[in-house]
This record gives sequence, C-alpha cells and structure tokens, in this order.
Amino acid sequence: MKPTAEQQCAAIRQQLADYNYQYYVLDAPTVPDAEYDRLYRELQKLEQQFPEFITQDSPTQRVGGAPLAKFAQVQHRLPMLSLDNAFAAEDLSAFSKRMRDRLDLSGEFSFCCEPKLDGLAVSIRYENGQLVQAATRGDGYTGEDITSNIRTIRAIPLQLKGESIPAVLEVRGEVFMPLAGFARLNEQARQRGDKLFANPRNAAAGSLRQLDPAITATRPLMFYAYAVGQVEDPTQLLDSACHYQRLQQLKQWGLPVCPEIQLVTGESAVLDYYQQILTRRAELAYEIDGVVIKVSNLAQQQALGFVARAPRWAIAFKFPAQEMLTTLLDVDFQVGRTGAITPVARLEPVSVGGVTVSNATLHNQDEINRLGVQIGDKVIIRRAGDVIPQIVGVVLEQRPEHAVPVQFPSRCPVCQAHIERVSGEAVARCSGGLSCQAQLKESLKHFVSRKALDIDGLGDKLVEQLVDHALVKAPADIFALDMPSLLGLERMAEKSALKLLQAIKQAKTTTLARFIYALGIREVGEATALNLATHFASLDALAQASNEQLLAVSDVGSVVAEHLGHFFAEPHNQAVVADLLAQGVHWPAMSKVAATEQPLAGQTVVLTGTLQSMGRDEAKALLQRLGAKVSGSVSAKTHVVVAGDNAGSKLVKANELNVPVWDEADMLQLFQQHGLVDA
Ligand SMILES: NC(=O)c1ccc[n+]([C@@H]2O[C@H](COP(=O)([O-])OP(=O)(O)OC[C@H]3O[C@@H](n4cnc5c(N)ncnc54)[C@H](O)[C@@H]3O)[C@@H](O)[C@H]2O)c1
Ligand SMILES: [Zn+2]
Repeated sequence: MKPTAEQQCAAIRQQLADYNYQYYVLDAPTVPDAEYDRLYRELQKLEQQFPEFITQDSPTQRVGGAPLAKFAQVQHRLPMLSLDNAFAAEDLSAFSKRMRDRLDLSGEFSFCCEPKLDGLAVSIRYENGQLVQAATRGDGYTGEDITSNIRTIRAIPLQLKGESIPAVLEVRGEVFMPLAGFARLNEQARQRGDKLFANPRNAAAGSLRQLDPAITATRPLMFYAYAVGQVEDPTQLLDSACHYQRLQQLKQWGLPVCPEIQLVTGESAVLDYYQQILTRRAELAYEIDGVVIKVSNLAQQQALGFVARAPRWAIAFKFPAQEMLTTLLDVDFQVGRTGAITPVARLEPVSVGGVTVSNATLHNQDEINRLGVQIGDKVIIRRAGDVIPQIVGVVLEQRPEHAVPVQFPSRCPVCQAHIERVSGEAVARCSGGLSCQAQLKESLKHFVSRKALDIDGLGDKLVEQLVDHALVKAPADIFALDMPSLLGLERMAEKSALKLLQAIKQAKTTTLARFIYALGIREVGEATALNLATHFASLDALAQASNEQLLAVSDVGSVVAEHLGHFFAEPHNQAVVADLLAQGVHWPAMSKVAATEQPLAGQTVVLTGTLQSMGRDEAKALLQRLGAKVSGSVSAKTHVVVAGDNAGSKLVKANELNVPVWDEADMLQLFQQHGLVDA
C-alpha cells in the first residue's frame, strides 16, 4: 500500500532528524549535504501541498540540533537562525520579488554579498571590549558554552581595540578550518591510522566542540565575523550603519572579516558576484558552499523580519555540491608501468562540483579496508577544486543485500603473474615485469615519450597495437620494426608508416640523460636522470656504481640509490639495455671533467632563447660542470648571457648592462674544448 502524504512527511522528518543528530550533535554526518538538501526540499514540497501536516518539530521549522549536555548551556538573547537556500537565478529573483512586494518597494536593493563559509556558526560576547563568552548556535535558542575553546583561536581577539567600543557587543561569525590545515590534520590522522575527517566542516565542528580546550588549541581553526547580535551601545555607533558598514566597523575593532565581502546594488550585480566567487572557489584558502546575499539596509531588514527558521532578508545562494552520493558499480584493477596495481572505482555517473564523475581511484588495499567499501554500496564522492575525485565515505545504512566485498586479486589481471606486496608498503605490484603486457605497454609509452626517446608519431594507441600484435616485446624491438610489419596494422597507411620509421631511426641518436630517463627506473625522473648522466658521464659507470657512489649524486637519496642498484643488477634489465645498444641507440660521448678544470668557476651565466643542439636543461647541466652558476635573470652581476634563437627581454637587458653575450656556437665550442660534447 502506498504511504499517505502524512506518513511520507513523518518518514522524511524522521530521516532528517537522524541526519541532523549525526551532523549537529555527533559532528559525523553519514550522507553528503546535497542528499540532505534533496530530502529537505522533498519535505518542503509535501508540507506546502499539505500544510496541515506541518509539525512544530519539523526540520523546516527549526534550526540545528540540541546542545550537548556535556557543555554548559548559553541562552541566546537574539535567536541564531539559519538561511533559506537558492539554487538557481530564478530562486534569487523570487527572493527579491518577495521582499519588494512586502516592502512595497520599486527601486533596487543594496546587497551585502559574502562567501558562505563552510564551518559552524558561533556567537562571541564582548563586554567593554573584553571577550567574556562564546557559544555555538545549538538549536538557535540555546547553545553550548565554548568560551575556553574559542579563546584558543588566535584570529579571535580577546580584547577589542580602537574607539567607541560598545558596552556589550555580540559578534557572530563562522569558525572554519582552512584547507591546508585540514589536509595536514588528516595526513597526521592517516599516519596514526586514525579515522579521517570527511571534510573541513566536520573537522572544524569536531575540533571546536572538544571538552578539552588543549585539543582545540592544536587544531588549525580560523574565524570570520559576519554579523552583529545583541548590542548595548551608548554612543549608538552601530545603529546608523548598514550591515556592510557594521562589518567594516568590526574589522576596525580587530575582528577578522572575510576580504571577499562586497556591497553591490541590484540583482544582476549579485549574479556577477556569484559567478566571480564561483570561478575563484578553488583558489580560496577555505571551503565555501555558496554565497550569502543580505539586504544591507537595517531598516529594511527590520521591516522584513523572520519566518520560522530564517530571516526574510537573506538567502544562501548555493554552489554546485562538492560531495555527492552515487553507487559503486564495480572495481577494476589497473596495472601501471612499474607493476603497481591500482584499484579504480567504476561509479554510476554523477555531477560533482559541476563535473561528471564516473571513476575514482581507490589507491590501494589499505584504502579499501579503511573505507570498508563494497561493490553495490552508496558512496560519497568528493571533488574539491582540481583535486582528483575521491571516495570519502560509505553510507552503510543504505548497503544493499547484494553488496559484495572488493576482492583484491592475488594474480595480475593482465598477465596472471603473482602480485607481491612488500611489507610496510601500501602498493601491491605485479611481479611479471616486462613479460606483463600491461607493464610492457606502459613502459613503452614512457620509453617513447617526449622527455625520453621522443619518438614522434608513436602514440599510446599505436604502442598498444604493437604489443597486441606481438610486434614489440621489449623496447629494442621498436628499432627492428619494418614496413611490412607496420602495414599489417589497422589504419596504418604507407605514408605514415614511412614517417614513423624515419622518426624511430632519428631517435637512435639521443643523450645519456634521456636514455637513463627512458629506462623507467623507479623514482628516476627527468631531473635525476640528468644529474646521473652529468655525474657519471657514461652508462657503464652508472651501472657499476656502488651505493656510496650513487649517494654522492645530488638529488639521489637512499631510496633512489636502492632502485638504481636493483635495476642494474637484474639480468633482465641488463639484456634490455644491451639489446637497445645493439640496435644502434647511442649518444654523444661525455668525458668527465676533472674538478680542477672549471673555466666558468665563480661565473654567473644566464640562458635565454631556444637552443638548437640541446635542451635548456642539458645546456645548464653542462655549464654547471664547467663551474658556472646558472641563473634565471640578468643583472649587473651576470658574467655571460647565452642567447639562442628568439631571445627577448633578457638579451635586451644584457645589452643595456653591457653583459657579454654568446651565441650557441660560442657555448658549444667551449663544451667541445672540454670534451663535454663531440666536435
Ligand atoms: N549531511 C547531513 O547529514 C546534514 C545534516 C544536517 C544539515 N546539513 C547541511 O546543513 C545545512 C543546514 O545547516 P544550517 O542550518 O547551518 O544552514 P546553512 O549552513 O545552509 O546556512 C546557515 C549557516 O550558514 C553559515 N554561514 C556561513 N557564512 C555565512 C555568512 N557570510 N553569513 C551568514 N551565515 C553564514 C552560518 O553558520 C549559518 O548558520 C543543510 O542545507 C545541509 O546542507 C547536512
Ligand atoms: Zn602483470
């Protein structure tokens, strides 16, 4: 039987009450705000249709949650209310129209536009400029006494400064946790194996509502004031001000106020503000979930007054939610270049922060265990700023009966080799090496990439085809490719095959640094490869280097040294290298310059423009071997500027300052003289 409207209302109210309790009292919500908001709107709609079913305790009529008994209680002299929400421009026009009708006004409103900080509301009471009490919002009428905790937040003055401070001033604002602090706090918790905070709001609420203020003191909390509550002020300074001016006044008394706040006229300016803040959302140091639009004129505010749980003169214009609920459809296991197995969540596509998300990384087995996630679960996806989407939680209450635990494979899904997990490391790896097609493909993609051997026209798709057709089983096979084998591939015409063979031939001439990088040794990036090349000057010297010799290279620590040692000790890798050399891969010989032979010692050199014979980094490394300090900007202290093609302002500056200028040939000549490159 279909439930009646009254039963439906009751069921939603109960569900929202549970969510409220988890969110406000426990500081541990189980569903994203967007899910709460969806259900809330459903209730609002039902209640609009059937006003007879509205109850006093409906979440649409009340604010927040009951204060925790473990804190002393504080009665708010003026209630601390919530805000109505707008989700689209239409909601904003409706808001303006409602107010205009009520006030019988035809002109535009002055709106104070403020970021909607995602933290928790607090009230701070100053008497004669001294902080005497602080409280949470609680249920809007009664809050929790958190005075000692608030006193630990350095941004909040204990004593106001300046002139005409009211006898009593109740400041309202948001306590929140900046994103950097949130990331740090969670990283520490992860290292200790503790539970993580789902988002900065929960972290702020959980940190502030501690019985022990010493704990609060260690948490990176911040505060911005956004309103004035009760005032007793013989000078009546605040009475004649508008809301925006009041905030400016609070700032003068030493209270932090958000610098993004703006006073604007009319609705279209509000939309501009919304857009502008939305564009900059990811740049802000703290999380916001929208903007708050307030009528700034206090007489108008007064005339508009309040409804059940929110003022009529303000609205929260929400941004697209950064956390959404969706379903985990499956987990795939991807094999990376070094064999690392990464579980990837396949999700029911969902729009998060304005972008459709259908995959999210699950990192590793530890992460899966920590989340306790099962296939079929409802999961919370978070996508904040440019950070890749994450699964931050599971809604256990909504786990379906058919949910199945995620089975981490014991064999590589591609080559069936054993998966190894080094104790103390979170990563599991396929032990197949280059005999694993997945690792082979990723290694080859790396091998031919721009900063490695840089083979033009050998893109990812083609690499996969070459491996799938068994034309390439190791990097050296690339150099054995010929016309007939290439023409056997789909969509490969003679002309492009010819071009590709040409590019492959050209790539045989490379540099030692590129070659080392191309080998894909773990944690040996471009910069490290270059350092190794300049330091050892030959592949043999590098391959035979002892651990101590490796550690002597700048940028090489014990982990990298160990990876290098392992790599070159492995017969399989020795064969890969030998085959490449046998195929004619080569590079200009480099001789090690004796330490005494440093003709550029003590000189500052600036490189500018495009070089023809080598990259900027290579030139820099060679200059450094000759003793030069390579700098990025030209000054009177510069000894030489090396100008390649299209040199611009640095060359102009060098000429202005009479700094000697070399062209590329001058530099090459010096390198040749010292045997750094072939003549
Ligand atoms: N996930 C859950 O289970 C769950 C449960 C309950 C509530 N919630 C979330 O909380 C919302 C309701 O909470 P609420 O009543 O605190 O309302 P709200 O967060 O939507 O808006 C009111 C609050 O905004 C804050 N605020 C931030 N910047 C402000 C500014 N410049 N001026 C004025 N206020 C500012 C204040 O703390 C104020 O109390 C819901 O819409 C939902 O998103 C989620
Ligand atoms: Zn494998």
